[in-house]
Amino acid sequence: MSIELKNVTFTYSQGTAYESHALKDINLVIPDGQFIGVIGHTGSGKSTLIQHFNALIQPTSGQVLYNGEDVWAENYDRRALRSEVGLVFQYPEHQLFENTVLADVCFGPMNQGLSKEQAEEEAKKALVHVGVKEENFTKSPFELSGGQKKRVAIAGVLAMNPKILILDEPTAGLDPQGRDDILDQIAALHEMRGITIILVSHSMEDIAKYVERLIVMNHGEMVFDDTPKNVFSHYKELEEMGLAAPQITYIMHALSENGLDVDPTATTVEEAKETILAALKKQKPSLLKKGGSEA
Ligand SMILES: Nc1ncnc2c1ncn2[C@@H]1O[C@H](COP(=O)(O)OP(=O)(O)OP(=O)(O)O)[C@@H](O)[C@H]1O
Repeated sequence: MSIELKNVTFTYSQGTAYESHALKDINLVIPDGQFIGVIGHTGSGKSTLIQHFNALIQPTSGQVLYNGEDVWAENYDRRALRSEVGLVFQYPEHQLFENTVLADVCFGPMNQGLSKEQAEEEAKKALVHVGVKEENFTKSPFELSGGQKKRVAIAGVLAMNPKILILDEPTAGLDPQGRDDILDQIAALHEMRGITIILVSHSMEDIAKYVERLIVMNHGEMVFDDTPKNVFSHYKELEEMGLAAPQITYIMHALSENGLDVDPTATTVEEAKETILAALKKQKPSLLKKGGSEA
């Protein structure tokens, strides 16, 4: 289930005084099963980009191919595509509308033609996957906390069994615990169902923890498309774009520049701890507690 963008350009309000060049000559291929992050400062083109992935907007020029087929060809079934490429918008909880959680999540699969029983089965599976407790299935979505509402909204897309799940800032407005919970569940989904996940995020820490590939947008251009480690090694360029690498990157570079033999590309707390302890053990063992062997 690959998505390919070839020389994609998108301009809002073309030919008017309000013209805005949101995407400029984007080329990329998204193969099966990757966990991809998309990052960029506000207005850099992230939302416009992801709406091309499920044919919600048509490029001004260039092509969007799904499994090699041009999704904007005259007879292409874009409705079918949209049920394979699920998109969860920012603040998805604003899209909840049914009387009960279960009915809300059933809406998508029933629209796909499933019977009520089949739809309920898919909906329940999806709700369990995102960590909504059964006792909440019959409640009104509006009785739930912000984090629970987001989970219900994500389940609504998941219940349609998408091959590709795109999430635009799914954790915006949540506390750190709620954020970690939802992202852990999304990572587990990626493992269990093997689906492609595309995560738009403002948090470099989240990106470092979860994704294997990172796309960086700046003024409508794709400036990096690489592993997070490789992208973060360009932290000075990221700063020029109004972004920053994870804080750990700065600490590791400072330690390395000051003579500690650490891996400066460590991007998560675990990696950093490991490389710092190993370096201390080698270079300054007297600083470590006797018998301390975590490194
Ligand atoms: N409906 C629209 N009409 C005109 N211009 C738009 C429209 N939507 C977005 N733009 C402009 O297109 C550019 C890219 O916007 P986009 O929403 O894709 O960025 P973004 O990176 O997702 O931003 P954010 O992080 O704030 O969501 C911006 O300059 C924005 O002002």
